[in-house]
Amino acid sequence: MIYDIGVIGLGVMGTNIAKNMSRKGFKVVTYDFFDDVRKNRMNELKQENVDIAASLESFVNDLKKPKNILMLVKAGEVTDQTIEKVAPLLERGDTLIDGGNEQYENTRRRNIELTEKGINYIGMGVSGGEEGALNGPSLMPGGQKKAYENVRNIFEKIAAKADDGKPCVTYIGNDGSGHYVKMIHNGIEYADMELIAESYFFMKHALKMSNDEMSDVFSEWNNGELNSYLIEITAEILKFRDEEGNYVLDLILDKAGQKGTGKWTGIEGLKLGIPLSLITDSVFVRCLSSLIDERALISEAYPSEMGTVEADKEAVLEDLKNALYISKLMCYSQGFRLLKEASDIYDWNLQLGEISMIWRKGCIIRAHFLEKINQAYTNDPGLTNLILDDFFKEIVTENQQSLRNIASSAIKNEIPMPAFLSAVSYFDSMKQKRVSSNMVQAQRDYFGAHTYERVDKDGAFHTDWF
Ligand SMILES: NC(=O)C1=CN([C@@H]2O[C@H](COP(=O)(O)OP(=O)(O)OC[C@H]3O[C@@H](n4cnc5c(N)ncnc54)[C@H](OP(=O)(O)O)[C@@H]3O)[C@@H](O)[C@H]2O)C=CC1
Ligand SMILES: O=C(CO)[C@H](O)[C@H](O)COP(=O)(O)O
Repeated sequence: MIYDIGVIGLGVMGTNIAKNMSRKGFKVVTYDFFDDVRKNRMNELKQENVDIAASLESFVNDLKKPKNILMLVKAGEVTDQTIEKVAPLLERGDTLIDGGNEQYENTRRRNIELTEKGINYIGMGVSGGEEGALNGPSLMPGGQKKAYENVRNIFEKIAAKADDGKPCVTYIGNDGSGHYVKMIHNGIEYADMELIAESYFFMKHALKMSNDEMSDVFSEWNNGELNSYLIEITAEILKFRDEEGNYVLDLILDKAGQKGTGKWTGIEGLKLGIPLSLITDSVFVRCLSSLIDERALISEAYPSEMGTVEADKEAVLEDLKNALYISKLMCYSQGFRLLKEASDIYDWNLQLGEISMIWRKGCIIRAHFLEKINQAYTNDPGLTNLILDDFFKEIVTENQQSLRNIASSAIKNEIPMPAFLSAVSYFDSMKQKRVSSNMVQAQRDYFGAHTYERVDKDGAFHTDWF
């Protein structure tokens, strides 16, 4: 048999994407370096008309030319080791595709190394987890465009479809751009999740709401402008009970894990000098959550007095909903601002509107709201910051008081809501023509003769302060 595509790595993602491809009518062969994994997956994949090759050589030999291989293995060293084994078996014009959550610098490096051998290299962000991989993920491929054209049909068929029927995949740009876009997707995912978690915490402590009441509120929010996968699953999680009738959420240790993509996004914001406070704060909250013993000590030293908000509950919930909406917008405005900067610096020509469109379905941050982001970039493809768009400007203007109400209530009642506070600080700073940094410049010049620029004339100036 001659196969349309090969998939290496029979973990959850590789197995499910292979099944998805087969269900869409493609002939798929798979391979895993571990004998026991190939054996364990045999029956499951056979039922789906997916073959497992007995050796790496036969896996590669039986592929249609030019050969296309999708790797879904652990990012980093394992991907390098996989390339080392597979690349010698490929010919000029063949394409290796990495679907893992890889750092874009690694993808750029591999793209250069393999291009020298005549092999194309596509770094493709894949989102949607196990279920998305099977039924339709959002795909973010970057690399040689001509190589993408060879696999475009396969990826358009397996990708999630938005309500207008469009597949949630588009060619992103050169070298590491696909993995970069996935990294930003995950950074936004971190902040989106954190804002929802803080909303839950506020309802639980400031409003003393039960899990079922909170679940109902999130379900209701999911019917409006906040409609999104993350809000939907939050409503489900809140009311979910185990066999003994306990709420599972209440039994989960408050220690958040992380695999690195949020941290990479924060580092990239620092590298390019773009404020990404909501995303970095969300990464730091995960770090802080892991300091369980230290938090226990500090909570004994400073007993917590989280207060209850006595105002009209419905009005407070309305404020919370509005505050969540504009904080989410601040988070997206930061993420897209970084994409814009990276597009210029790395010469990727990223189509920000199209990127928002492929996140409408299939991925973790899928949301109704993304259509509005596309509209903003359609109206003005050079838009500097999303909050300058007319539609979003109206939302921010209308809802900013709600954000201030929730942020001050959080501070007054000792309820930790760092992402919400970050949103209000970002907004208040960005809307000042003049911020406090003239003082920082004066201090730098005072102690280190670092010089400063002036508001009234060009040049670098130094004052003899002593
Ligand atoms: N799970 C998710 O929701 C998502 C995951 N991703 C990314 O997709 C990629 C695959 O993820 P996923 O399927 O969840 O991961 P798994 O851990 O389930 O599978 C990873 C694959 O890598 C292989 N592997 C691990 N260590 C080695 C090694 N030392 N040598 C050779 N092969 C090795 C595994 O083989 P074996 O089975 O033998 O251990 C498996 O085939 C990752 O980069 C992940 O970040 C992207 C989007 C979502
Ligand atoms: O890529 C994903 C979804 O888009 C993964 O679910 C991601 O790995 C989750 O990241 P983390 O474990 O750091 O929360």
